[in-house]
Amino acid sequence: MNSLPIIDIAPLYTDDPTAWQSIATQIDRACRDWGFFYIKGHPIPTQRVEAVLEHARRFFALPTAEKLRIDITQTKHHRGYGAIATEQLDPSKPGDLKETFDMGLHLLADHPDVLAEKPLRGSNRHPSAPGWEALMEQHYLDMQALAQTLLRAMTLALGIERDFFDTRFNEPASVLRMIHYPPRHTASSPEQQGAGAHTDYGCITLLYQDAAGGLQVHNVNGEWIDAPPVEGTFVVNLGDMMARWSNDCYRSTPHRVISPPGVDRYSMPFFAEPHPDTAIECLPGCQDQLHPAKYPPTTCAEFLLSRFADTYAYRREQEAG
Ligand SMILES: O=C(O)CCC(=O)C(=O)O
Ligand SMILES: [Fe+2]
Repeated sequence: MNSLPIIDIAPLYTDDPTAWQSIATQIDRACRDWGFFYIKGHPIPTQRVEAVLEHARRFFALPTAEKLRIDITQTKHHRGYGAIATEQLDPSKPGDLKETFDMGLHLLADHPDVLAEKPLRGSNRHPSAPGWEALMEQHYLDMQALAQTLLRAMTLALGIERDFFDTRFNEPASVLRMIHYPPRHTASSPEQQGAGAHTDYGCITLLYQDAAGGLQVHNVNGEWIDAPPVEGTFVVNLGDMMARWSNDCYRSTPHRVISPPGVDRYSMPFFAEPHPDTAIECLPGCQDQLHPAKYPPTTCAEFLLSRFADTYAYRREQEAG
């Protein structure tokens, strides 16, 4: 139990029901044992990831004042640049040694949710780099489609309608994030980590990591094991909303990033989250008399906002008005 499974999902891009069932079974096992696995055989080309990464490197190399033109702490809908230590994933440690760029579903000013000033809804705030916006908006849609393919496979194992997640991921709250981890020696103290130990908030996360390494994951005994970079793969992990939906049958597993010594690290998680109004409550097949629902029902937006308030000081201030 000391290395994460690698699942070839290419059969999910065929109409072969036996192959779908076989992949669904492998994913189900990995979700129950680990809450983490790698996927290969996905349709996102390496050149695409390289192009996005190149934009990330150039953006994070800009002067801080330039990046702060799209400061995430100046928005109510969580888009733009987060400077080093803006986020504190582990409350027992200093703010994280990383800087971030976040984008979501791009909604225009006349969208009903934006007119109603619903939280997390609004337009993206892109840097002005040529080619950035078109590439990132396309990448967001392609990552969303990949997440929904994996979710469709999970419906087979969970015994729920095939379109259960598809209907709930209409106009999703998903976030595509770029992260730059500066080298470890730039830490403000030995305690400062790239990303403090945490569980993800949402449904499923698809993570691209570059070759630097540094991601660690709890195994079933609560020991940290490395989740090293594997070329051509994404690391997939489940978040707390999926744990709630599945009554903890699917694990939302703690993980962290220890910034590697001497090198910069870049990663790109895609956090797949349903529509903000989606009810997050125990699935019928995941509870019975011996295993009643562990968590009270919530909604996607309510849950995400409470978790953002836990990890971002500016969010707490906004919530407090
Ligand atoms: O950068 C990584 O490898 C992991 C990042 C992560 O866990 C997160 O942003 O939630
Ligand atoms: Fe995470």
